Amino acid sequence: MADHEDPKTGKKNKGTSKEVCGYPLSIFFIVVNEFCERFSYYGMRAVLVLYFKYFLRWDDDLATSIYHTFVALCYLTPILGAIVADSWLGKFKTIIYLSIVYAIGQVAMAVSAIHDITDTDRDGTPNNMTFHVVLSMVGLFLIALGTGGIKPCVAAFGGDQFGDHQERQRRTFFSVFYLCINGGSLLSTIITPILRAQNCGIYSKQKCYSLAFGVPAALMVVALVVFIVGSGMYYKAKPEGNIMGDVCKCIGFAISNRYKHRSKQYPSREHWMDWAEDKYDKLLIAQIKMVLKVLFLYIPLPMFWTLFDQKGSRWTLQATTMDGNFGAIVIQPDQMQTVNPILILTLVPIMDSVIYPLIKKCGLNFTPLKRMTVGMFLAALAFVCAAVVQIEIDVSRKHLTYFNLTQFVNGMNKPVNVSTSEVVFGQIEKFHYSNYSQIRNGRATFFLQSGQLSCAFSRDFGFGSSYTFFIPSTLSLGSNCQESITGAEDIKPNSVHMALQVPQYFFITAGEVMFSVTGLEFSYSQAPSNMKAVLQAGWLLTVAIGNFIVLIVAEVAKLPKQWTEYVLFASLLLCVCIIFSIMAYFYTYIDPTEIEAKFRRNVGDDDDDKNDKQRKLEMEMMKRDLDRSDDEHYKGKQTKM
Ligand SMILES: CC(C)C[C@H](N)C(=O)N1CCC[C@H]1C(=O)O
Repeated sequence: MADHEDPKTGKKNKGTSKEVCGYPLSIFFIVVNEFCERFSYYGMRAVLVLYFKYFLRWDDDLATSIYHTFVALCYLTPILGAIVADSWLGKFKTIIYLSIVYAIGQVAMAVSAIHDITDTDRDGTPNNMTFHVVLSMVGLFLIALGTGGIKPCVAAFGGDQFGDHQERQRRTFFSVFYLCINGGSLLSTIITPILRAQNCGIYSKQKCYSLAFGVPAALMVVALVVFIVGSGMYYKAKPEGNIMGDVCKCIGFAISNRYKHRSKQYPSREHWMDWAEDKYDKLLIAQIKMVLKVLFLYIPLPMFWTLFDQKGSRWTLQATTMDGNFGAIVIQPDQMQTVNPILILTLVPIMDSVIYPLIKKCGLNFTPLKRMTVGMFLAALAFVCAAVVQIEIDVSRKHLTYFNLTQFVNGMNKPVNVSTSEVVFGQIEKFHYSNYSQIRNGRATFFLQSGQLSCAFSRDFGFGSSYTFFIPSTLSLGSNCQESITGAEDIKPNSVHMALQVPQYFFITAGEVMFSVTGLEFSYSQAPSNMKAVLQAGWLLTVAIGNFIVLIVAEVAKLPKQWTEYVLFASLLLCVCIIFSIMAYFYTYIDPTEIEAKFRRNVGDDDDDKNDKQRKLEMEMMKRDLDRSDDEHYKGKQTKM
């Protein structure tokens, strides 16, 4: 689709011919692609640790380390995808090629989980585990390359579809984009565990990991097909050569030139990058300045993700010491995490259509960097809530367990076998007791069998409780076990309800909406045209670094009480939030298109034989435009925080 360029400003009005309600039609294919891709990614991730543990038979430590390494890799590879897209293939082709790599990876995972392939003795377990391990590792590597590689490109490619007259629509696009991420992830984290729980196989039936990986693989193929279908409608910005190579060389030259001219006899320059002017194009220098300014601002941001990522670890562990009985349904600790995408789906529209307009009506200029600061503050508040809940848990009980432990004492003069549908207590000799075994939360039915005697009884188990059941000596054929068997409560069930975690989930998600959705759009709007994907990758890098910080802090800061760790994290983020607000105060918003257009026009004027003095004057003005700006943000001009 042709884009129309304003000859005066150089601004592009892309895709103006096919619009629906002011939005380019191509956007539809991009958001559907994102929905399917996130379904694929989060669905596969939801069952990955269980696959390692129960299929590949790895221990907990190995399973956890490989899982986290994989997640970190998924947020490190965006930089590769972005470089390929911005410098070489362009975003469209990069998305296509890497999506194919991604889909192959997902298929490899699905195949690696078919136990029948190597189950030569047909006993239900694979006989050549090396085959399954190697194939799944290759699969995970391809997935990390694919998902990470396309992520910055899809977001930036979506942003590219809007003309400069569609800034409001572009902001809405980033919100819808985020909704799709969370809609896809929510659906898949509900569906794939159900698929995994099915039994499947050719020779013997096993838990169906191949189906749990196969459906995400199919969704990735759908994502690719949808993206290709939209092909004719996209605006495809052309890559401008090895831009990252040029950027590195230009920065290197600026540093070495500055060093060579360190003596006082040389007049200083306004910005250290200006030392590259002796050799490099002024437009490139201006673009590098834009990128560096934003990247500098990103330095404190990983701390937000450090707190955010603890939903899956610390907060889930906290939930294991709580009562998940919600009456009609019993929530498992790890299911509490789905509260995050559910809240995203409700909060994003509320923020966009109610809160932000209301703030604007009150005359407040709630700029992107202010939103991100408030988002960080809310995340810190979420951890204060987590600390309060933890204190409540600590005072309510001395023993903190997720599992219910149960033991039997056999008072009969003969051995008895006890089991549930999931746990076998085994044979308990006369006047002996069994070991404690773990029983699921909720209602459990026990089957007793001793010679001719066979009966069953059921009991409800609260989260974290422990019981000893007495089998009376009088138990005989025809006895009613439900009435005859008595139980003593060794440990009371968890009394602090999981619903108390909702406030902390609410604050972290409200923080995420303000921080992450805004950050995504900010990274796009402040990036020079030829480095949009690179800045998206820079943004995603903050997520990866945040993940690493969790691992480091958890190892280093071994605090005796969990609530003190929550307070420590809240305080750290609060400090970072203050630092960020100061940095943001000094940040001046720019309109990259306008700045680039000025430099480009200047090159054109060169050809018209403009006199040197006049040109120098204009260049000075442009340089000042970059470094000091005063107009309003989002009106194509520049503003402070
Ligand atoms: C953890 C949730 C399922 C997803 C989360 N709310 C989210 O949207 N993201 C977490 C990291 C960035 C972003 C994503 O792109 O997945």
